[in-house]
Amino acid sequence: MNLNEIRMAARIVPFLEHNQHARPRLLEVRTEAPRKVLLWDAPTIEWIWRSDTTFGHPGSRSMRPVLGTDSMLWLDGERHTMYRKTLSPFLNGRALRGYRDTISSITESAIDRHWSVGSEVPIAEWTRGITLSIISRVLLGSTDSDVLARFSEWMEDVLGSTRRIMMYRYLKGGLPPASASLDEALLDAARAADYPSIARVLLDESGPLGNLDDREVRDQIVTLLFAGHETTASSIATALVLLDRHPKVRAELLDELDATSADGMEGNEVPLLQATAREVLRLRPPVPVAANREMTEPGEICGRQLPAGTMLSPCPFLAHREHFDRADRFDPHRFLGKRPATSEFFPFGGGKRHCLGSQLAEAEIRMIVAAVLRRRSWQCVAGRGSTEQRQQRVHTLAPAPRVKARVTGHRAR
Ligand code: HEM
Repeated sequence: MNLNEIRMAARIVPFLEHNQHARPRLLEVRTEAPRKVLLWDAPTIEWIWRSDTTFGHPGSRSMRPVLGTDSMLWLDGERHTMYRKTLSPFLNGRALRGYRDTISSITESAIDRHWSVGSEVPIAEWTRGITLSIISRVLLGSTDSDVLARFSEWMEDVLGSTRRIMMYRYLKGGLPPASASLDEALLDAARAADYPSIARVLLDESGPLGNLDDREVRDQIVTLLFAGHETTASSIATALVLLDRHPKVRAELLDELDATSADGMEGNEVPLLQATAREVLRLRPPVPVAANREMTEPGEICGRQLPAGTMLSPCPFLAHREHFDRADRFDPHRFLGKRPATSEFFPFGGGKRHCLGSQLAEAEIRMIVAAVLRRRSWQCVAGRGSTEQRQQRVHTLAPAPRVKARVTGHRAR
């Protein structure tokens, strides 16, 4: 095992920061097969997105036992295209706007329940609760709190402690799958799903995906519940921490929100909020290493000869610090009226695997941050530690569990 691989698995942020200025912009993190390199050189990233069909997409070895062998994340070819075609209409355009009331009512009731003045809200856990309920509605048409509680408990077991993750990965041969009874409960929830929902399409034998067996349905349900809540929650929680640390930006955002009744579903109605969401994704990408692309032929990458089978991993964490002026500053204005190149800013990956839920995620970030800003004032606390502390949850980063929002006041709506 390569030392870099262990360093990255144990403490990814210091590891990446330490290597920020490495040249060429290529960092070898696994030397035995499958070899793996992180990349953040813009022309190389652009080439990867452009040539995506020529790569294999094996996904994450660590997450395979969790999400299941049939997860769409590691399908390729026709089958993968069919999944994207089938699911995309549920996560974009008119369907996306149809989730406005769902996002708003789940958020408002979560604020009413947990943000009373004087209380300390564990931000990352709180946002995970909201985003899990939202994706459950999109997927299953409902929010069965018992099943979601069991799902969250399992996720905490899988992702909630770096020491446990290291033990599962390197001593026990992989992260723990769900219990058979949780799998069954998720399948039951899918079978009980209302129309229209993603679950109904997965179960429709005459639909575009044909007759899926229970395992394949289960794998997509778990994949979408996981991919659809963990990273979005992390971004919202991070936004609340950063806004606490940057009162000027928070004041400007409040001015923008006070001058409009827009709820944030449409980014162009709240340009500074939209820019803030993007700046959060730039400075603290929830998935710091975004993708795995497997070379099918040997080739030269960033001046290094690499064999077929090498895993190329575009790294937003490093790219987002490389290609922006004064990159370590939180400055949403840099995104006002600008869209950077997808080779320089790629929190959602790219190419033909670009995140299917990016529009839903950005809408959730804007709407939930807007709702909290409009209704409460808060100050972040973290015991004696820094509110910047982050927790590494396998491939994602989120504010540490000890980071809390102390609610300091109500604002009139
Ligand atoms: C801030 C929130 C999110 C971030 C940062 C994020 C990030 C990513 C990244 C980096 C990938 C891999 C892309 C690649 O390989 O090039 C991905 C894939 C994916 N994401 Fe997201 N994601 C977010 C939210 C969501 C949401 C809300 C959903 C909703 C279901 C979702 C569903 C998916 C799916 C299905 C894929 C697999 C796409 C494919 O393989 O074709 N994500 N996401």
